[in-house]
Amino acid sequence: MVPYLWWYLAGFAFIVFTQLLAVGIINETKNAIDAAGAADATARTVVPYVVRIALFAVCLILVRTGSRLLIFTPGRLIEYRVRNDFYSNLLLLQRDFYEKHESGDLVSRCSNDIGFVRAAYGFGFLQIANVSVTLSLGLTAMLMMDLQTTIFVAIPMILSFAFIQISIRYVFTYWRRANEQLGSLSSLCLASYKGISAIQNYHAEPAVTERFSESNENYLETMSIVTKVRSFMMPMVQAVGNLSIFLVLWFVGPKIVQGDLTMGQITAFLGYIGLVMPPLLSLGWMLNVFNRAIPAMERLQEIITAKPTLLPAESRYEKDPSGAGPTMVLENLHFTFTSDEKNPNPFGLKDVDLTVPPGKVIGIAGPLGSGKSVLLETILRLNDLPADCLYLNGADCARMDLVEFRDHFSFAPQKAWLFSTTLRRNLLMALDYREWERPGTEARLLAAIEAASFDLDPKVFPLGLETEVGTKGVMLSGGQRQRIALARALLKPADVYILDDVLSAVDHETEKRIIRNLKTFAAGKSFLIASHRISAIQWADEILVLGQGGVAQRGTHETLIQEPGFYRDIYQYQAEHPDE
Ligand SMILES: Nc1ncnc2c1ncn2[C@@H]1O[C@H](COP(=O)(O)OP(=O)(O)OP(=O)(O)O)[C@@H](O)[C@H]1O
Repeated sequence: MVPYLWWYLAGFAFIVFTQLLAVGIINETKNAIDAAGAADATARTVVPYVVRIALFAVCLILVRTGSRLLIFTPGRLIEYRVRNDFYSNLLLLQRDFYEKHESGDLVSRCSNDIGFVRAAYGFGFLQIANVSVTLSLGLTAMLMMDLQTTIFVAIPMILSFAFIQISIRYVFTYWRRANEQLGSLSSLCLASYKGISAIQNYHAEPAVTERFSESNENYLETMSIVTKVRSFMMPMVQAVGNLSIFLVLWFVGPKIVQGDLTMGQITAFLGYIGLVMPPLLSLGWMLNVFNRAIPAMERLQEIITAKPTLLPAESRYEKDPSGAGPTMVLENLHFTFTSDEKNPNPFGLKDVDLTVPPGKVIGIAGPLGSGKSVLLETILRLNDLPADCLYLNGADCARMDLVEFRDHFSFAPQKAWLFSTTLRRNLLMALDYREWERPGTEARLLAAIEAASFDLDPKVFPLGLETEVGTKGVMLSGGQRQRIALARALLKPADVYILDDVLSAVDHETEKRIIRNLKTFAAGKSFLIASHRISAIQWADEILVLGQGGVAQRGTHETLIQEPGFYRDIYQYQAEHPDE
């Protein structure tokens, strides 16, 4: 808020000016009425007052507009900053954070909560300034006219303020609950959107709708309580305004008869009540805005200040003087997912040893769920890699700077993820954005596509690389998606290429072609390739077969097919069923 102090101070000055003009109008009205009631009054007596009132009214429009602009603008600027901070920190956080926070909850924070914060910094501050200036000017003007009447007018206002405070505290608890419920509703919506084909395929609409209705009903119940309290609050505050008018007439009436107050003054009292009541009426709403903004800001701060769970970056990678790529060493690598009530017996891997000199190809095989992806993702620090387990040229990877560490690797995951944009933009992600427009980039994109054996046939893709792939790449086949993801991985300059079952959706001929291409396209680079298909890894220098939370077998294709075990069984099965 400090950077916007000048905006608020200027806005505050404009509000003071606005209310002075409003008080001026009331004052002129009072004087006009008293002057019109004087014995020597003529038809022209009130003209100067009316002209001044009109002038004040025009100035009021301009100054009030200025005050709103000055105070609403920092609200918008703060919203812009908070949204940027929120988003940029999200990009730094690691998988453990995303496993704890549902996407709907994050979306709700980024939309609803930021909206509440903007309202507080804009509308909220405008109302604080309005209420404080109006009350002090209005009350001073009333006091100067008559102390006793002012006290009688002020008592219901103070009572109403106390009433609003108590009600708001009650509403506050429900607002917090409502925000959380809205987050769950958004999560449910997003989950249904992502899994819409599964829902429709299994005709699960009634079950999903019931779950959604249940959550929606909880939200409705909470909001109904909020609505009831707010509905009661507003008429109560309005009643206070009417009570104040009643008290003015009750006390001022006899004073006019006694000659202590003039008709102009009674009009002025009513005018001041009219001036003070709207900000007072909005006081409840204003406090509401703050009460929503405080938990919202807490929820946003939680994300903005969340730190990635990383060890200090104190291990430095030293390049080999010969210019050769790094040697990667896994020493007793172990990793276990966090245990909690949802996952009391989490999967873990232990005792994985492996040395990958530059240019070596390592194959990883194993039954379903044996931990192939977990191993690769732990190496990539997508899981929480423990210290002293993985080294690059002797540098402890868990203690390396994460960005520097990831520069050594390129990863094509098992589930190819494409963004809803063009083929070109999906591929360019692999390169530093400063390279996107360089002259040689186009040729690099085409070479990577060719290495991944993606056929950019103009009959199928008349727009070439400008083809839009749709949400998550729905406009491509599974095999095409996989190959674009592979091309993207190959495009990234790296020392170690990690490919997680990326050839599962291609036929054997294409698989052979891609393997041939890999050998030439990334010659001298290391590869870690997990696959269900033996043909995709049999060319590897070493193959690890995972099982029972560790390495069950290891060797070359030639040695492994001699040993009884998973590898030989699956090899024989696949040799007998080449089309599966
Ligand atoms: N984020 C996670 N949290 C908890 N457990 C997980 C998580 N991801 C995977 N697992 C568990 O780890 C085990 C190994 O999964 P992984 O995906 O590595 O198997 P895989 O060998 O790659 O299997 P597949 O051949 O089917 O691809 C599974 O039992 C899975 O339930």
